[in-house]
Amino acid sequence: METEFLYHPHNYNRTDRAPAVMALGYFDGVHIGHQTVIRRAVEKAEAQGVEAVVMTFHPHPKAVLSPDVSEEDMRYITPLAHKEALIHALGVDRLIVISFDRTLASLTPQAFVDHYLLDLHAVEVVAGFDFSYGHKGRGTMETLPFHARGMLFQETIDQFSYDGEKVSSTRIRELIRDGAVGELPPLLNRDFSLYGEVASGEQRGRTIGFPTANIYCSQPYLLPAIGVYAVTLETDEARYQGVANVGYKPTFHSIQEGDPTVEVHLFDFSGDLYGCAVKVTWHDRIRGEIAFSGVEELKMQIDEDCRTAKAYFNEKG
Ligand SMILES: Cc1cc2nc3c(=O)[nH]c(=O)nc-3n(C[C@H](O)[C@H](O)[C@H](O)COP(=O)(O)O)c2cc1C
Ligand SMILES: Nc1ncnc2c1ncn2[C@@H]1O[C@H](COP(=O)(O)OP(=O)(O)OP(=O)(O)O)[C@@H](O)[C@H]1O
Repeated sequence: METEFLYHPHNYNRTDRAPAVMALGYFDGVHIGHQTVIRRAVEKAEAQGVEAVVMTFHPHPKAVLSPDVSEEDMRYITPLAHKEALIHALGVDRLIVISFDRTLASLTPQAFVDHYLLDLHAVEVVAGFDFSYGHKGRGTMETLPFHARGMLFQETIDQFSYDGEKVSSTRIRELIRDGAVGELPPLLNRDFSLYGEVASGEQRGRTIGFPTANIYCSQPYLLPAIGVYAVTLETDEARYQGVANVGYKPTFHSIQEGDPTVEVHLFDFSGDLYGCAVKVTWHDRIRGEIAFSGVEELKMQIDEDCRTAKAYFNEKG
């Protein structure tokens, strides 16, 4: 799959580009609803012998338009590189990432269709029932035939629901913020994971009998709520079960500011993971983080956390 970044205004004309079926949306999380939209576009592109394209935007419109969220503060279920890998795995030929800024946001629905669908040679558009485009999202799948003037086919995908409610990035973000990681797999159609690298920590873990791999994420992931989780950690070579703490270690630090740390204690592992690229998968929440009055209490609690996580993995099989 090729990834192409486009900045407004681009200079392409329809004749410069290969014809494409385009799936449109932001697609944070590439959840099961997004997968339905993208798979349908791939299927249609194959049937017509044209390119299967996903058109997305970056950064998130909220980071550009909302006064309370800056681009630096923006956190994603799947930051761009992760989103790209998931979209690639769905069989897409090209991912077009349109740089989202105030100029792009202020395009009229007609200008969006002209410059980003027709000029980029979309022959068909696939999007969900609630996709919107153009200034203030005024363009919808209902207005698309009018703006496209007969130059496009379109297919609207019905709402994909789970437990009677729309599967959406917003719903998934709320569950992550609540730490409800066990509820995510049916919505994502995969486990909830992040990619990072093992960095060195304060080296205290080994002295208390629970060495931990500190996970550094160069991509802006939305982390699950502060607390302790049953997790698996994968390297290129192996997969381990363990327990993770997302937090500020209040037993040792009185100030809780900045990003929390993510550290993982692995079962049945002794060795060095420093510098390793890893995937952390969040399976179940165990508890919140506690300010213990001493190291002994903390050790007893982590020991219990390990037993809780092992029981979870045994039951899960
Ligand atoms: C499973 C697990 C649970 C933890 N729970 C807490 C906690 O409730 N409160 C706390 O202050 N620190 C908690 N920690 C963090 C430990 O304090 C930390 O691992 C230790 O201080 C080592 O830190 P270092 O790797 O930065 O040296 C937990 C760590 C793990 C692995
Ligand atoms: N549950 C769903 N069923 C069908 N289509 C969906 C569903 N969720 C999103 N889509 C479609 O997928 C594309 C990407 O949607 P978008 O990125 O806005 O996701 P979202 O999950 O609705 O996010 P948000 O919660 O931020 O509104 C759009 O075309 C949208 O209409």
